[in-house]
Amino acid sequence: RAFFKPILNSAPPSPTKRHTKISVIGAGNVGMAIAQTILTQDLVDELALVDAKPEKLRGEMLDLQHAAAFLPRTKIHASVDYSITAGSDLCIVTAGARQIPGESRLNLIQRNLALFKLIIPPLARYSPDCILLIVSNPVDVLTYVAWKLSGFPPNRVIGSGTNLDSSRFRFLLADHLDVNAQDVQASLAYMVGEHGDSSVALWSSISVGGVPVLSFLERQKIAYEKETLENIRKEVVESAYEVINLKGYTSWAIGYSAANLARSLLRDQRKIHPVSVLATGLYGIDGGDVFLSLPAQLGRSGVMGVANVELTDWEAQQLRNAAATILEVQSQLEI
Ligand SMILES: NC(=O)c1ccc[n+]([C@@H]2O[C@H](COP(=O)([O-])OP(=O)(O)OC[C@H]3O[C@@H](n4cnc5c(N)ncnc54)[C@H](O)[C@@H]3O)[C@@H](O)[C@H]2O)c1
Ligand SMILES: O=C1N[C@](c2ccsc2)(c2cccc(Nc3ccc(F)cc3)n2)CC(O)=C1Sc1ccccc1Cl
Repeated sequence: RAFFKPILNSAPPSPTKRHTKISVIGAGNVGMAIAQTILTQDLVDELALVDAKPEKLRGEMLDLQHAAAFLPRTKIHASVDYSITAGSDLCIVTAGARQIPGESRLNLIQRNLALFKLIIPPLARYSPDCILLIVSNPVDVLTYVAWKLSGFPPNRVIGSGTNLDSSRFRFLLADHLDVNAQDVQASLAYMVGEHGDSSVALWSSISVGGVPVLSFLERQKIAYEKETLENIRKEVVESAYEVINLKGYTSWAIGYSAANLARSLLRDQRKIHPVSVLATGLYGIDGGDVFLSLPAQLGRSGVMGVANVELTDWEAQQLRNAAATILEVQSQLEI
């Protein structure tokens, strides 16, 4: 207070708005892209970074702190000690082992399960009321693992799921239909199911400017066949591999998509996002606890509910097939 003098008869400060805190676990390509986007969008009062590599972690923290003059005021700190995450409203987990070329999916999951056994329990202990947002891959299985290890209710354990798939899908669809992605964005262009190679495009739910996409294509005399729509879906997968082949990792799109989820959660936006949620009991998915992406309403309490979208029989069957595949993998895990 040495630098400021109170004005005459000034009233005591009113109670400030609730302090919000996000912790990002994993200060790699994805974690730092998410951190940077959260800072530029002024989403929180405090940002904590955790990683297993202390020097890399300190370097990333200092580099972000040095941008303070250009950013909204946010407390940025970092540690290898999970106590730094205490009192978080949201913990975003991007830590994970990278898939070794040729490595089996199950082996990668086993390695990431071992990491999650070190990461999730301290997060839950230091922030027992937080929301967990899992980004690490394979995200659907690791979201289930985080749910089991944390002991949290399922509405507070969310996977980024097909949120990134859907944003790529909307970009490609807008490009193909020669419309602005925001128009497609405003409509319900979702991909659902298992994140990655086998996500399902909900064509029946897509409209552009309020017009169902299938009749939009007919009106625009854009010749389309089933395979044209499937080709756009395949482009979502191919674009992920193209980015990896060109730059070796992906960061900006997942950074913006995860920060967009953080905004909906912490600002209680009650917006609908395709994210990985406990899907058991929906669309005939049974046989065990499984997380899959569905259009879910997100607010301050986490998942508020799943949108009751009409699925074609084929779409619902794809979801059940994905659930069966994931349950088979989960049956081999010792959590
Ligand atoms: N869900 C999606 O749409 C999506 C998109 C892109 C990437 N990803 C996934 O995000 C994950 C991270 O990708 P990346 O490119 O940032 O990888 P990266 O290797 O750059 O970063 C991972 C970080 O995790 C850290 N780490 C490892 N073990 C840790 C532990 N026990 N505690 C704390 N930190 C630990 C590493 O030190 C590293 O800095 C990968 O699993 C990737 O597949 C998911
Ligand atoms: O944009 C990405 N990049 C990754 C990536 C980032 C750093 S190294 C690999 C990617 C890119 C391409 C393939 C792929 N496959 C994969 C599958 C299961 C895993 F456990 C890990 C990776 N992963 C991780 C990932 O999930 C994505 S989104 C993505 C991936 C495949 C198909 C469609 C989409 Cl929308």
